[in-house]
Amino acid sequence: MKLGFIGCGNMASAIMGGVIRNGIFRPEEMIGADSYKTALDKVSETLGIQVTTDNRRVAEECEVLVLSVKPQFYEEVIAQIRSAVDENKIIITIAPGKTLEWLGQKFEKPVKIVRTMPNTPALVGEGITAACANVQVSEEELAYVCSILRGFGEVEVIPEHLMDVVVSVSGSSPAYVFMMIEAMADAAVADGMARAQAYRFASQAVLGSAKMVLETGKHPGELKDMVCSPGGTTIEAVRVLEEKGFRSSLFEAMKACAKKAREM
Ligand SMILES: NC(=O)C1=CN([C@@H]2O[C@H](COP(=O)(O)OP(=O)(O)OC[C@H]3O[C@@H](n4cnc5c(N)ncnc54)[C@H](OP(=O)(O)O)[C@@H]3O)[C@@H](O)[C@H]2O)C=CC1
Ligand SMILES: O=C(O)[C@@H]1CCC=N1
Repeated sequence: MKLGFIGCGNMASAIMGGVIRNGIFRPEEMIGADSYKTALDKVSETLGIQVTTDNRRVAEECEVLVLSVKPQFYEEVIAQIRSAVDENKIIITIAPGKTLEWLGQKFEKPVKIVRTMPNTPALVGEGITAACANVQVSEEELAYVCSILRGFGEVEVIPEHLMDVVVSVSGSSPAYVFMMIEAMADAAVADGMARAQAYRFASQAVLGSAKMVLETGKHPGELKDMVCSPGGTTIEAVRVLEEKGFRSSLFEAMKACAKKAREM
């Protein structure tokens, strides 16, 4: 077994889907454990990977192990698998707040750990993942892990102190974007458009706008100004967004998000 997951919920299945779709690993090279049978049935049926309820089995059999349970279960899971993890295995973590130092203490011995923060767009190969590693991980090993992570989107190696910022700017931010798309579609429905069509228009506008930022290299403010015809419709929308605190809402939401990550 090459790649194992302990926890087969939303984020793990997004990663599994991306890794398989991009041919990084075959389903038969992957195994997932979960305490929730429905989650196991879902990944087994939809992705064809092996599944088990035995966390230790995954730790024993896999070269690379993703800890994909909620942060509050990390301590319990590490205690279960600790003796099955030797100096040759690589642990990938995806939980906010769980520092390399904390993780190293919980394993109670030197273990190779790569701390990451992915996001659910991994499912469609458009994720972005930040990664940092402890001293036990060599440059080659970090490059190998990054090649796995690159299977479901972009990857950047960053200093660990930025990891809480990454939670708010990319780990959690798909939720804010989905809320925006939902609200935009609601407004379009209120103005008479069919809901399915409204989701298509709103989503494509968001996708195209993100692509413009990435591909033109222009400042987002300049791109916004290009949409605002003098005396036109967009500047009216911008005026109301400013009045209702659109930017400030995002600013405060992301500060709260990063603060929560720091406290975990
Ligand atoms: N969702 C996201 O967008 C992102 C999530 N993450 C991180 O990914 C991790 C998983 O999050 P997410 O996928 O959303 O959570 P989910 O609840 O969807 O998945 C976690 C799964 O782990 C199971 N589980 C709980 N305890 C154990 C255990 N002791 N042994 C084995 N399995 C267990 C859960 O079962 P049960 O439901 O019964 O508890 C659940 O099926 C978290 O650390 C989260 O912070 C990181 C980036 C983005
Ligand atoms: O909500 C959470 O805690 C996780 C971390 C980033 C996205 N989801």
